[in-house]
Amino acid sequence: MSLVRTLDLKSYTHGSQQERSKFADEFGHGLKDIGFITLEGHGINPKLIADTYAAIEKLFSLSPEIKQRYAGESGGQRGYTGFMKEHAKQRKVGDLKEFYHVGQELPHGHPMTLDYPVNVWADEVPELKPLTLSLYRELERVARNMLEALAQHFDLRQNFFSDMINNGNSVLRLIHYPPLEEGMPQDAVRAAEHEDINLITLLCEATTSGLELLTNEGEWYPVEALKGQIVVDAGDMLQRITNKVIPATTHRVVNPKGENTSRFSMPFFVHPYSGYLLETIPSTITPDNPERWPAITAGDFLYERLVEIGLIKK
Ligand SMILES: O=C(O)CCC(=O)C(=O)O
Ligand SMILES: [Fe+2]
Repeated sequence: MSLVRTLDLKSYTHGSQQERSKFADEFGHGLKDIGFITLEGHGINPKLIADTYAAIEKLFSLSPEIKQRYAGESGGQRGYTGFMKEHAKQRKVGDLKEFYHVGQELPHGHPMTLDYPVNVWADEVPELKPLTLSLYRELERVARNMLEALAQHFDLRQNFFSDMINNGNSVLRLIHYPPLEEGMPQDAVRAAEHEDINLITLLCEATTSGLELLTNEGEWYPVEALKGQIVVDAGDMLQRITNKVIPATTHRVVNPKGENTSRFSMPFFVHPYSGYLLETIPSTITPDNPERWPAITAGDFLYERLVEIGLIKK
């Protein structure tokens, strides 16, 4: 049996009271015990996912000069970030990946537009905008359901977590890991061991395997998603507000062992809005687990972490 539980979102969205609480507990325990769950029944159209993968393959096959034109000026928060630019926080060597970020699009004139960098779109791939924005909305919907289930697990009001992501700073990251080539630094890897910065991350099934999680016993364990499944894990912001009752999941992407091909993946990093104050949930503070971190806004926390991983230069 796999360590990673598979849950069916329909049992939460359409289930009986009992099925809903079972889902909420399995999700909470999946994150606490292992750090990842895989999700079925999320209702995202498989064609939308397949078409988005086709569009990102086209995007990354553009020449380096053209791609560089779409590097946003926001510390990698929007548009293109080149090969080996990002590194895990304890490392100097960059990851063997290039990526493209799509962020929140608010209605014209919305007061929070000033909080977020604007999206960057590549003229050569016009389908990228409608596809990624639709997928963004769909993943936001699924994230909202998952956060509602998590609130149930913690006995909090239903919208406790999901209200944080109203007009939130979530980011859809489109990643290309090229095939390995001679001359790449010996110790470089596709994605070195790290934790995500945000609340939770949803990953539509990647095009090849390679994702691994670190177990409590300190062993690396492969996370395989079947077609149509979404992988969900916990990030630093959730760890922070739950006083580490839900630890951030340590994970990595290893270099190909068999066929040396490109790998594409699409993590959706679920973030609160920038002004949200990340405060410890009172019920997670106990004599055995005293409060670990002071309050900080989501925007300030994100900025600190983007400096640590090399995307913003201080
Ligand atoms: O490509 C993947 O499967 C995971 C990527 C990842 O962990 C990240 O970009 O934070
Ligand atoms: Fe990650």
